[in-house]
Amino acid sequence: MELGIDLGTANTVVGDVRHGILFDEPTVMLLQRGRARRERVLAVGREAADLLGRAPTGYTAVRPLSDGVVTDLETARTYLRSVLHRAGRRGWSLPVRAVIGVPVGSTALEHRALLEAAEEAGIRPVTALDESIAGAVGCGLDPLERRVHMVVDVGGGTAEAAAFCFGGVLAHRTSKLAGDEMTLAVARYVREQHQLHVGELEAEDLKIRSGAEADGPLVVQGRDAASGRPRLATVQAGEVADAVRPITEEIVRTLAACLDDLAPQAIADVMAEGVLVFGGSSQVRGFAAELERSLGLPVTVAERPLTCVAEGAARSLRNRRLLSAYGRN
Ligand SMILES: Nc1ncnc2c1ncn2[C@@H]1O[C@H](COP(=O)(O)OP(=O)(O)OP(=O)(O)O)[C@@H](O)[C@H]1O
Repeated sequence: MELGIDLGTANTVVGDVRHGILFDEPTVMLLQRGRARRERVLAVGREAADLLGRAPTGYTAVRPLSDGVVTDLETARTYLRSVLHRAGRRGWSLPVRAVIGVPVGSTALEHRALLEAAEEAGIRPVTALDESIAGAVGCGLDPLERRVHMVVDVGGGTAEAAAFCFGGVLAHRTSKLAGDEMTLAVARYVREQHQLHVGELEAEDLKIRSGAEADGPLVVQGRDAASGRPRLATVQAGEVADAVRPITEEIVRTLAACLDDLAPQAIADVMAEGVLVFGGSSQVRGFAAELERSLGLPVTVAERPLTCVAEGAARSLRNRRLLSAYGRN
């Protein structure tokens, strides 16, 4: 079985070339501490996310990644094992080999930790590939070409820009501000301007809905800041856009510095082709326009911004030249 895996801070996507996407769910698992401090996985993905903020005592909802990297090897291994199980590993032919996405700005230690967790979860051999490269492949670009391509990946925990060509990365920038901070900014805004406490999930939902509405009223539920009682508030989509704008601008400022490291000929290539953007937060209202304004280059949002990294990782498995040029072991 040959898999492409995008283990993101917010979402995990697993796919293969034959069947397409096999698993696409939030990167969360619900654990129950048993006897002798052993932990049991009760739920993974969407089922676990549904219990965020409402898990009974003794149960803990765990997010195995922080800012796109593994912080605890054992948690990551347990999580990956559960994901493989859910994605249908039982019915698969063994062994499972995979290409797994890593942030382009991750250190050797960080991507080694992820590879080790994957190997311990039963995936062998496993190769790490920059998410920027995997996403580009998933969108039909060829990173081995002599022409320079530039992509921007804006996820939940990190945002990255990378320019690459002919088997090598020419420049990259990473921002630790991304979708999660936009969600926090929305929650803060609603608390300050509407005197309503909203949970992380409500704030994220409001952020996502505001992108779909032209500029209409959106209803959000929370707890009144003064009385503590549940109540509803009506927030305009434009207000949400204003709340996330400072974060968006900061992300774009950090990523735009990637151009400083490129030679004029490389910039000419990017100018001719434009910058490709993917990752869930590329869909935030105004993000692509702000990026285009700041870079002074045309920007295109990927057709499948949430799954192109896993699709590209799966496709790269059979591309030996690509993996020997860009793969990290
Ligand atoms: N339609 C949408 N509009 C705005 N934001 C969205 C939308 N869909 C998803 N998001 C946001 O995108 C983020 C998740 O994106 P993605 O799945 O690409 O991240 P990830 O790969 O898990 O994270 P990272 O790359 O940082 O490790 C979340 O912050 C989510 O709120």
